[in-house]
Amino acid sequence: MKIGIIGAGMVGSAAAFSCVMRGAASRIVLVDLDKARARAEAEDIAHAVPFAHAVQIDAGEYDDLSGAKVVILACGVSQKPGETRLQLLERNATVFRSVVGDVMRVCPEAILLVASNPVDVMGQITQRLSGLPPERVIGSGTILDTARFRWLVGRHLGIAPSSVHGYVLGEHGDSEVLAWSSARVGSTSVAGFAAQIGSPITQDVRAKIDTGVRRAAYTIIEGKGATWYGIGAGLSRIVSAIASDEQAVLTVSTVSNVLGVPDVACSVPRVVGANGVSAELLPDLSDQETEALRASAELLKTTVEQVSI
Ligand SMILES: NC(=O)C1=CN([C@@H]2O[C@H](COP(=O)(O)OP(=O)(O)OC[C@H]3O[C@@H](n4cnc5c(N)ncnc54)[C@H](O)[C@@H]3O)[C@@H](O)[C@H]2O)C=CC1
Ligand SMILES: CC(=O)C(=O)O
Repeated sequence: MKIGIIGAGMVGSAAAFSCVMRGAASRIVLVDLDKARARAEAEDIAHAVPFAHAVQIDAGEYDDLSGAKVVILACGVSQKPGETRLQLLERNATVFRSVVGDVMRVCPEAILLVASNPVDVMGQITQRLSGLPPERVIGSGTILDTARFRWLVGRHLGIAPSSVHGYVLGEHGDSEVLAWSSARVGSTSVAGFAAQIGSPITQDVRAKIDTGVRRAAYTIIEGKGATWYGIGAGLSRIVSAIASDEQAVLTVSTVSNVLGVPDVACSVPRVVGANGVSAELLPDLSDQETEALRASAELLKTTVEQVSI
């Protein structure tokens, strides 16, 4: 499967590298305003191909995206230390107003996979600009936050993160909701298993994991300027679900009605395959989690309504 990546910065190139290591695509085209950067990233990543999968990766122009089944949008600006994702909105909306039209001109059949922040709002803007049906415009949403949640819970319990089944819902950002009440390890509740092994999820443990998920980006940006490996792996996970028509359940962001908030992009677990998103599976939530998810959806709705497209 051929994919395009617009924005060959840290996130775009990490996504390309992860697609090569996973074998999620057979052909990758990197497009960036900074052509020298795109060429250098493509060549550097190509040198990993002999150790991984037979993927053809090149830098190119928009016309080279022809035939791409997925186009990842990872262009624009990222957060400076202390900046929130929502503060990037105006600058990245300006970038997307020019980029989305160029992508649609060349590959109107593609699924658009949005990574640029604030990713939920950028996904909804992309859906409006492209005119594609909501199921074909996917924001990476809380796929990364869900991974962070599973990693931290798994570490507390001494269990592989892949055996922790729990989701982060709502905004990929400060108002996100950790769905503790439905989190499972194997088929046992996280709280029940934690008590059973003598490592209970106390208020303190819960608060530390919540902060570890919600504040991860701020902490990493403070230390190294940006985050890229986690989201690169998350993007390649979504590409792979599309490539193999997997019908995988992933927390991604598409425009829908969430808990009565109409026409809003935020994350709930969704089924992802060759045609994009085919279904939603809202987990059982406590009253407090339900209210927090509704508030997160309302915040995103209010934010997107302020953007003129
Ligand atoms: N969804 C998520 O979970 C995550 C999202 N991000 C977001 O991803 C975005 C990219 O982050 P980084 O790669 O770290 O930034 P970066 O600054 O390293 O890369 C951005 C690239 O976009 C290019 N670009 C800018 N305008 C363009 C245009 N009009 N056409 C083509 N290319 C253009 C730049 O030349 C640059 O190479 C940011 O908005 C960041 O906040 C970052 C981490 C996680
Ligand atoms: C930067 C960002 O959105 C993240 O690492 O979660």
